[in-house]
Amino acid sequence: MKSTALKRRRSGSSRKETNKRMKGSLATHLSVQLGQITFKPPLPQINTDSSRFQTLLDEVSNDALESTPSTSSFPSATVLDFDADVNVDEKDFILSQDFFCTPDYITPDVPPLPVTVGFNKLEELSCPKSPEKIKSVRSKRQREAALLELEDDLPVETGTENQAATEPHINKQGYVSQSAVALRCRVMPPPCMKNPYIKDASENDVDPFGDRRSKCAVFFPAALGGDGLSRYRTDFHEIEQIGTGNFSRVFKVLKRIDGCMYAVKCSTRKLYQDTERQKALMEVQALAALGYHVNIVGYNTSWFENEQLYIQMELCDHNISINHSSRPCAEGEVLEAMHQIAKALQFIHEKGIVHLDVKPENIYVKNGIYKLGDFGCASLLDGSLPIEEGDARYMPQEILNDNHDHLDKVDIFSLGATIYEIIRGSTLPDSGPYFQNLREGKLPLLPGHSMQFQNILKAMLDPDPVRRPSAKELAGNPIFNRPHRTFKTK
Ligand SMILES: Nc1ncnc2c1ncn2[C@@H]1O[C@H](COP(=O)(O)OP(=O)(O)OP(=O)(O)O)[C@@H](O)[C@H]1O
Ligand SMILES: [Mg+2]
Repeated sequence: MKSTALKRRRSGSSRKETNKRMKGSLATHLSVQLGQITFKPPLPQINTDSSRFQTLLDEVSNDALESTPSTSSFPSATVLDFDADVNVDEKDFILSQDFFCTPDYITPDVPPLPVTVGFNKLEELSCPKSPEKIKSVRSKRQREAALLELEDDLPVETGTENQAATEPHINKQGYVSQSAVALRCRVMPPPCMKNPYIKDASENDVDPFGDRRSKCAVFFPAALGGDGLSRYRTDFHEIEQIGTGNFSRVFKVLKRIDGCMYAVKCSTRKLYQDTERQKALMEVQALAALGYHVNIVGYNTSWFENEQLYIQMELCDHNISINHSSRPCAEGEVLEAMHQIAKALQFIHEKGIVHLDVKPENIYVKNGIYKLGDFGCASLLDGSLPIEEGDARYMPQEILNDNHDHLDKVDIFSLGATIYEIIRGSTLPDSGPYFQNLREGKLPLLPGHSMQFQNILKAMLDPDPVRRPSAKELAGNPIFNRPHRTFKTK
């Protein structure tokens, strides 16, 4: 553990040597004596490449120097010495807070308590008295020494050493300051675990620490939640962005604790108002209320962070918009998609919920299974919730006229329009004569396709919602007994 820690510190020397140097330094270097406090003298200059982490900490320290009056009324944090090997004199304190952050940034209002979670040994121990804070002299070198000590304490990249991320060592006085714990959590997210139950682990074979920038990603205050920690950064390792909608971005992520891949959808706009938040929440409330169905994207959890809504869900391969299809789809393929989404609609309509935004971008495919996603417009069939229709290209005339009598049939029309678009291989317009013709039931013939299939489409796109089949009727249509194939990707 220690050797790896030193490797990370990029110094060629061993820890013992460093300790020796430190002890030697204690004797030879200038100790800044201020009243009863002796600052640990700076370590000899170690040739380090500058990291963003260090730059950030420097900036924070500089801010602290500028903004904190020298006779601060804040209680001084006592030393946190994670390095049990270093024999530091009892009087050798580093006011870690002074070095790393402004006092009100992470200093608890109350005197620091012994850390209880995960540190049972500490429960009984009382806090030592903080030293009187005296006007302090701080230099860049002192900050550098402090940073080196912090680097020692950072969790390292191999299995057992990752324990360091959650178990700071106890200093001689048996006390771990909360600010140090908070700082540690903030600097390093927990490691990613491998999931042994996943057979094809190649997909998960990413090294989240390969890129040094990722180590510091959580330090950006803009990414933090109200408690100063980013749940997204702490719980997930972001792999890549996989989708963009009008209101959100969707990322493929690795969940650190279970080693599985998920999709996390994050709202792009900040939701400051309660009303905005409540509206955004309707999507997750609908998903949660629905529960599991194989043809509905699986919902895991959601949370607010940094005024944005995050939704963790099942990861799918891609949506079925024509951009994802290598060629015009065969009838059998679209029938398979239609059948599966009809079953999803039957499921949600039976629960009294309507989707109201069925379209190719909101139907995903995963291992040949089609899944209805994006419940951002979901509402109740009985009209007791506000109605916000989805993409106009797939909306029937009645909802555009604010007639909400047959909301379930809105979804049927949208599914018909979706299938029609996919089979033709070109996007539907959102206005104009072609748009209008479609809403009047004037459907051009689809050459090369069976009349049975075209009749079903015509019925789904009927201008009269009552004449459209229900989701149950659609799902039970004998046409789906034919063998189908699934979409091919590029
Ligand atoms: N669970 C998922 N797995 C894989 N890709 C997904 C997932 N969820 C969303 N995506 C991708 O992200 C895109 C945008 O997601 P989504 O439609 O939920 O966002 P939105 O902002 O609500 O969109 P809209 O503009 O339709 O309102 C989808 O079209 C899809 O390609
Ligand atoms: Mg969408």
